[in-house]
Amino acid sequence: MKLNFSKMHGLGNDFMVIDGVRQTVALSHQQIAQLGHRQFGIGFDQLLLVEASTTPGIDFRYRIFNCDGSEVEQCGNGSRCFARFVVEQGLTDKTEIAVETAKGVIYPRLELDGNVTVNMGTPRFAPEDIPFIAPNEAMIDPLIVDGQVYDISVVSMGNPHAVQVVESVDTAPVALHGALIENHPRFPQKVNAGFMQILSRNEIRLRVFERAAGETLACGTGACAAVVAGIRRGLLDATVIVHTRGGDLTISWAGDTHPVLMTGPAVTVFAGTIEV
Ligand SMILES: N[C@@H](CCC[C@H](N)C(=O)O)C(=O)O
Repeated sequence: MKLNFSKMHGLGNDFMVIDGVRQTVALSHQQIAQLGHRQFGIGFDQLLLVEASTTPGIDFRYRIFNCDGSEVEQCGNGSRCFARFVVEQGLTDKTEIAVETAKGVIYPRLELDGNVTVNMGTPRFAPEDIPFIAPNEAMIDPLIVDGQVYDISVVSMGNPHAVQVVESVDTAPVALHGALIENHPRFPQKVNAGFMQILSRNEIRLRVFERAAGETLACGTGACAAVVAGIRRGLLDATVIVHTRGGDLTISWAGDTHPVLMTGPAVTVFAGTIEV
């Protein structure tokens, strides 16, 4: 099977993006993991598969796979690249798009300055929505990791996040504790582990150890989850600049059942064809 694809990134969180509207795409999880390999494949953090939608009022469906081949519910940086891809590929001329994911509909909008703003939907906190094994719905629930007690906030942005405030993201044990949190038995479907340093009420630094992908240069849903967690703890205002290792995102959340808005770039690096 010959597949045309684009290689894209959002702040260095990189993607292989495949048009499944004009091509027939049937990839096993093992094939995706091979394509994702940085030495033996194309190399990416996530693969995005764009498909047609049959739901009235919805423009597309897009599916997200981590580089180990596992399918996931949501991807923030990927949603911006998805929007850039469907316009660049001539699949739509709309600049406001409705796209269904495994966990609900999100709404990307291409801005005149080249950025993309995405309505990422409403965050959820109930343990069963994460999922997280917890005695109650408390926002902050201590987690024992490597003998240390961590005050984490659990947030679902469609996919699961555990966020903790650290003094400095430079010295936080992101690789070691990120992997332990990701695989902690209280997260039955594993989790993305965020380490947030608060600079002011409107500015944070963030590193995320992503489920099944390890630390990435940026994580869009991780940025949404961190800002939501900071707002709920009373530490942040409604609009926050998130500095990741790959660049900056702007995240806004008005609280309660309001959606989280994420603004940032989406870049095409190259296009290619591969025989799978
Ligand atoms: N990089 C993404 C998140 C991708 C999925 C994540 N690794 C998971 O398993 O939930 C983003 O920008 O949100």
